[in-house]
This record gives sequence, structure tokens and C-alpha cells, in this order.
Amino acid sequence: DQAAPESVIDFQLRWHHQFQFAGYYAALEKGFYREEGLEVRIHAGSPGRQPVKEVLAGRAQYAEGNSEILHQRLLGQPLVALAAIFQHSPSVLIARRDSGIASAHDLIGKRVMLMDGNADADFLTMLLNEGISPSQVNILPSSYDFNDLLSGKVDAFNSYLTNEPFYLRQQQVDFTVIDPRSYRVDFYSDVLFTSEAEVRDNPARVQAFRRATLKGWRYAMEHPAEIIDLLLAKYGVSKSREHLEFEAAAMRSLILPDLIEIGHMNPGRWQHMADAFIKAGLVKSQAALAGFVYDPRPPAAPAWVVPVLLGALLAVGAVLSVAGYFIRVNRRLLSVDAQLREANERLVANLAEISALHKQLQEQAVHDPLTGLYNRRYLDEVLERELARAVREGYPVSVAMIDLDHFKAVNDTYGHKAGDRVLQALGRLLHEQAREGDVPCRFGGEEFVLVLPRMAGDNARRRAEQWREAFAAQATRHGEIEIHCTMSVGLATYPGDATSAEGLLAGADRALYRAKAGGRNRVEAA
Ligand SMILES: Nc1nc2c(ncn2[C@@H]2O[C@H](COP(=O)(O)OP(=O)(O)OP(=O)(O)O)[C@@H](O)[C@H]2O)c(=O)[nH]1
Repeated sequence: DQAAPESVIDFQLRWHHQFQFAGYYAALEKGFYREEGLEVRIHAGSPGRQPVKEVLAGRAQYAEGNSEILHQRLLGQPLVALAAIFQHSPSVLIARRDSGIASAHDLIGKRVMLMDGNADADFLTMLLNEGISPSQVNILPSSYDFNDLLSGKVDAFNSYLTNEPFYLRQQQVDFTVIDPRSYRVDFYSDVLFTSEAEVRDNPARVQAFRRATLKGWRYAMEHPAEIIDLLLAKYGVSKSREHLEFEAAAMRSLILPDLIEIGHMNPGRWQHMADAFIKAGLVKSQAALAGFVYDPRPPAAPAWVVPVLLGALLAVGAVLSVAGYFIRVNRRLLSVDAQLREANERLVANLAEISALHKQLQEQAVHDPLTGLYNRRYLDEVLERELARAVREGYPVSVAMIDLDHFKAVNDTYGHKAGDRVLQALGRLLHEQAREGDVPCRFGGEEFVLVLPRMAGDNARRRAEQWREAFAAQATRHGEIEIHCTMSVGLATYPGDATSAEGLLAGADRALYRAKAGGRNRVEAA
């Protein structure tokens, strides 16, 4: 199928067809260009058809060149390096051993043919690195005729490590190689390049051409015999198969396909080469270097994006970690708060319990547990207090002492439990009959005492009679039995009978004794 016209590409080699350009033939013949939609025409080079000139003139869109493409770029030509096929330059000087030339120093005063003449940065830098001024060497433009070296017309000839040594070995000529790499000059070579306009106007085509070319190179390095067959059959190569095989083998140590991704370019090395051009006095400025090395990655974000994104990421991270910290603290606070609330509730409950217990204890402290009336301790307290107030305010206080009659017999007849019921029944009666201000107490055993403030003796007597009658009239139930019991009462009144608590109790006790002695179930006053 016919490729679109804009995808017809003229590709310029820098020399005659040979294995040196194996990758391009592979890309074409194996259909890698076609797969990318590219129709590629490969043009052999010659002294009159040089790659830089062809690309700058627009006769070729892509080409392969040596370090001269960097030189031209630094001189302002809009060239862009797409891929460095040779990691090290094969370009060396070869001299006949019988010329006595063994090192760069031996070139002083000698005739040296250079392909790029006085513009060859490799060799100029090599000389300068050795402290040799290029003017000390008789540099001649290359005749491209190797016989000039063999015949002794020149002393050193710019050759390719991949090529000329094969002839010399074939003809059994002893030779010396002067390699710029031995003098700290290490240039890329066989560089695929294009124009700035092509990179700008057809970025996808640049990617596609570069991709297919490098695929071709990988194929060629893996299948050299197949490419040699192709060269011999289809490209009219004048070299012999052996020569092409020599070339293929020599190229491996320059392309390093097993070590380096074919086409790899390190911007630092291009920078280093640019430094060499400045040092050699071939260019004055490196300003034009920017943009020369093609970046095969898709258009990258502007330089500020990564730091800004990183900054944003860091900021987000910081915010998240601070937020996380606060969430954790908050969670902890909430749980502490819940624990506090729980503890507080427990405390409140405990306090209520304590308060209830306290109240209970207080009541127990002043109450008799069997009858629920006040106990003797409380009586002592309240009698003193009531007397003091009575003295102060000038009113009477009566004391009634009550004792159950023949209570021992109740216990003995019906049992202690039944006796308790009777005690409780009397307690209930006294409690019910008590007026505001009366203090009914269980004095101990079967004895009860009532403190009756503001009650004169006769009034006290009337009331005591009511209690006695009421009690004698009632029966106490205990299970199936009904117990009838009576009580005796002794009365004493302040201030008539006594003026102290002890005196009043003693007076009431004496009156009670009289009531008992008088037959029981009666009230006596002191
Ligand atoms: N069930 C019971 N009996 C008690 C309690 N306290 C004292 N008593 C008994 O009360 C009785 C008192 O008996 P006494 O002092 O001999 O007098 P009495 O039998 O009541 O005879 P008089 O007082 O002379 O009428 C004793 O048998 C005591 O054991 C009590 O809390 N419960």
C-alpha cells in the first residue's frame, strides 16, 4: 500500500553502502519503517553528498553523521541529534609501522590526512591534550584514497577501525593505530540526526523514524550474517564477505549492543564534546547546544511542575499527618471524656449510696432496730437539750417511763420471738399516739421512756392513762396466737419533781416501781 506523501523520507548515509549502516538496511528490509507508515529511501554517501549538507538543503529529512553535526550545531545550524549509534568513534589515525610513528607526539612535522581537515575536533583535541599545536602538524584534507598511505604519500591517514585495518592485514602491512580515546578524547559517532524543523513540525514522525531505526539496529546486531547477505545481494557492495564480517565484528566493540541500549545519548557527553570544540578553537560559544540532544520521552511537563507537585504532595502529606494527629488526639480525648463521664456517673452513684448509707447509719445510731423508736443514746441527748430549752423558755417537761407487766412470762410462754412482737406492738402504739414534739424511746429491754416537752404533770398523766388503756385493750397477734399484755407507767415532771435529766429519770423510775408494786397496769406520778 502507498504511504502518505509526507511519510516518504529521504535518508542520507555518510558513505558508501557497507555494514557500518547495517541498522538502516535492516529497518527498511525487515519492514520496520513500513510498520510505522514510513516510506524510506536510503541514499549512499560520497565526497559530494554529505549528510549535514543534504539535511540543511532539505534533500534529506534524516541522516547519519559524525561529530561534525555538533560542530555545525554550535555554529548555528538547526540540527538535532536523535540517537548515537556508536558509543565510541571508530575514527582513528593509521600509520605504517615503518614510518616510526607510534604516538601522537610522533605526528609533529608529519603529513596527516584528516577527513574533516582542520575541523576535526577529535584529532585537534587529541593534539591539544598532548600539548601539541595543530600548526606543528601538516594536516591535509583526505583524499579518501588509502593508497596514499600505502605508497607513503602521507604519514598518517584518517581511517575507520572497522574498515582499513582489514586491508592492511590482508596485505600484511604492519601498522600503528593512534586512537583519540588513548588521549582522553571519546566522541559519539554515527549519530542519527534531523533538522529542528522536522522535530518541530513532525514530532510523531520523528518518534516513528527513530523507533523503527533503533529496531533495525537491534535486528542487525543480532543477525549480522543476514544483513551481509543483503548487502552483497542487493546493495552492490564492493567489499568481500570477509571484509563485511570483519566490519560487523569490529562494530560490536563500538556500539556495545550488549551493554548499552542502542542509540543511547548522555547529554553530559555531548556537553563534553562541545567543550572539546571550544578548546580546539573551532567554536566560540556553546549557546546553541540547548535543544541539540533529542529527548525521546513524550513531551515532559514544564520544569516547575515536578517541584510544585512535590511541594503540594509534601504539603498534603503534612496536612494529612497533622489532621491524623488531631483525629487521634480527638479520639483519645473523646474516649477519655467518655471514661471521665462514666467515672463521674459512678462517683455520683457511689456518693448517693454513701449518702444513703450515711443516713441509714445516722438513723441506726439514734434508732432502736426492733421498734424503730429512738434509742437510749438519743434519749440522753434529747432530754438534756429539751431541759435546757425548758429552763430557758420556762415551760414544763414530763418524762414517762413505761415497763411491760410480767413480760418474762410472755417470753417464757410464747417464746422470745413472740415477746419481740409485743415490744413492736407497744412501739407502734407509742409512735402513733405521739404528738408533735414528743420523743418516744426504747430505754432498754422491755422498758420505754417518753420525753414530753411543754407538758405539765396532770396532762402527762391523762395521756399516759390513754396509752395504758389502749395497750391493755389490744391483743398482739403472733401466728395463731393472740397475746394480751399490760404496762405500768411512772411519771416525773420538770420543774416540780426534778430539774435535771438524771433526777427526772430517777423520779419516773421510782413512780414506775410504785405502779408495779401497786398491782401493775397503772400510772403513777412522782
Ligand atoms: N422478747 C424479748 N424479751 C426481752 C427483751 N429485753 C428484755 N426481755 C425480757 O424481759 C423480761 C423482763 O423480765 P423481768 O425484769 O423479770 O420483769 P417482768 O417479767 O416484766 O415482770 P415485772 O416487770 O415485774 O412485771 C426478761 O425475761 C427479759 O429477758 C427483748 O428485747 N425481747
